[in-house]
Amino acid sequence: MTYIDELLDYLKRTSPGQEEFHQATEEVLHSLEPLFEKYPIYKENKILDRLVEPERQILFRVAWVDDSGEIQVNKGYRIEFSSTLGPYKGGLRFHPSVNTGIIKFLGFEQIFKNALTGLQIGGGKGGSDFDPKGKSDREIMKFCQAFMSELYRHIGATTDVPAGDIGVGGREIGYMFGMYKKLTNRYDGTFTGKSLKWGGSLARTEATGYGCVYFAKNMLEAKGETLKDKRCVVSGSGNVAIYTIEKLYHMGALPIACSDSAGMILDEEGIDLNLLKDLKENQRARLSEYVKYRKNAKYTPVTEYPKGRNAIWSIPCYAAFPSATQNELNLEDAKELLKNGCKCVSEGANMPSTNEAVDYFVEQKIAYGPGKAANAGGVATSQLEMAQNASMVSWTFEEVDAKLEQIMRNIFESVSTTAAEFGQPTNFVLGANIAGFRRVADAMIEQGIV
Ligand SMILES: NC(=O)C1=CN([C@@H]2O[C@H](COP(=O)(O)OP(=O)(O)OC[C@H]3O[C@@H](n4cnc5c(N)ncnc54)[C@H](OP(=O)(O)O)[C@@H]3O)[C@@H](O)[C@H]2O)C=CC1
Ligand SMILES: O=C(O)CCC(=O)C(=O)O
Repeated sequence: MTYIDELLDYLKRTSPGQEEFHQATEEVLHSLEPLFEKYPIYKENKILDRLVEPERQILFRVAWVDDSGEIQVNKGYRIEFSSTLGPYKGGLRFHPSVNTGIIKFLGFEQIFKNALTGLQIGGGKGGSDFDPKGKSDREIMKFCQAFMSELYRHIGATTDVPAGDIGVGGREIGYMFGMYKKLTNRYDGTFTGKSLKWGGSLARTEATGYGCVYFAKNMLEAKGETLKDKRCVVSGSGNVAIYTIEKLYHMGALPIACSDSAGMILDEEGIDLNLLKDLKENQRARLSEYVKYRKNAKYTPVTEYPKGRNAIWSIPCYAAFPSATQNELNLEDAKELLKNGCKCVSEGANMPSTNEAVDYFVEQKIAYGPGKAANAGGVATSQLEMAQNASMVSWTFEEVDAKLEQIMRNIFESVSTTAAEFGQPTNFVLGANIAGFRRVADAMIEQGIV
């Protein structure tokens, strides 16, 4: 057994039942093998043995009262993985599927993603199994306040800076920040993704989606290709998906499909972005409503998807942007995408492709941008929000967007140069994992055994 296999085996034995965490560690650790062969210093310093153990895991009870007066209890999590490069940084996810394995996979990925941005941010993630769907605004507020009544003591502008993720947007950040401020008597940059009215950064809302398209643009330019006039498919219809679609339009592409957890729409004339924003950002409606306004569009509910498949990946397209959730694209989906002419996959979501699908994309040498590189624009812009808060200035939308575009270009350069250095120039999974790992690992060596 190799050192890497032994470590993975150890993780499976000591953290049982955490499938998503095992999947993420398997992908990262295997692609680090060439680095470990060349530079024994990382094994000697047991960098990986240390990195796979979070520095701190906070699990807590969240008790709150719903509109009918009934007491509800949820689980709360904040997993502080690595502070080597800066304060723990990563979002909070509110979704009924949330468990330790999911928060650990997200926190683990966040270490390398944040390192790739070149900024001073460590890695962490948190959330709750609370389901925001169908809750009143008052219930959302009560839950956020109850969640914060414990979390406030573990976070701070220079220690741990949460943000949004699935189920957590501007509204939830507002309620959590309000409670944080009341409990701590501090007004600081402890959260990012704040409202523009009280400390948020322009372009943070757009950043993950925009960044993901910038990453695709960089990958395609390196092959002499562009997104102009190309059919694109985007899964999800939340924050990341909406602003991916917006940037695709800016680039002259044609986004024709998107989805939510209940189904997908196909609009051959191009998604009506204003309608989508109104449905999802204002009305908080289901995507099925879309076809009431766009008669030529087609809605397919998940109940009609072929078993074990995500039907959105069977739509012929040039580029695909998985932007909903983990493991939403499997090997069969990957094969069908490529069979239908897809040349580019840029991941807005975290770990949306199964490891088998990832291996297939890499083998086929398409322009494949793994989430930790392609969706790093969100967290990078969060750091820009922290920088503005700390220096009490506000940059214009154009300034932040220009910085974001430059950061995405730098990430692409670093990922592709590293992939070439290890003799696999089209393997951006290897490039992203090695480039991200090396930055954290070198800093860990300099900071000693802590
Ligand atoms: N927000 C950010 O800045 C960043 C987000 N990400 C990642 O991007 C992805 C999307 O996040 P974001 O857009 O912020 O979240 P949102 O909550 O805004 O939107 C999530 C979207 O994905 C769909 N979805 C969620 N869970 C599932 C599921 N189990 N099956 C099918 N569809 C699902 C939702 O549908 P429904 O409403 O029906 O549940 C919704 O359309 C996540 O993987 C997140 O970790 C990565 C980097 C930064
Ligand atoms: O903006 C942030 O701090 C975190 C974004 C996030 O959760 C992610 O990159 O997955």
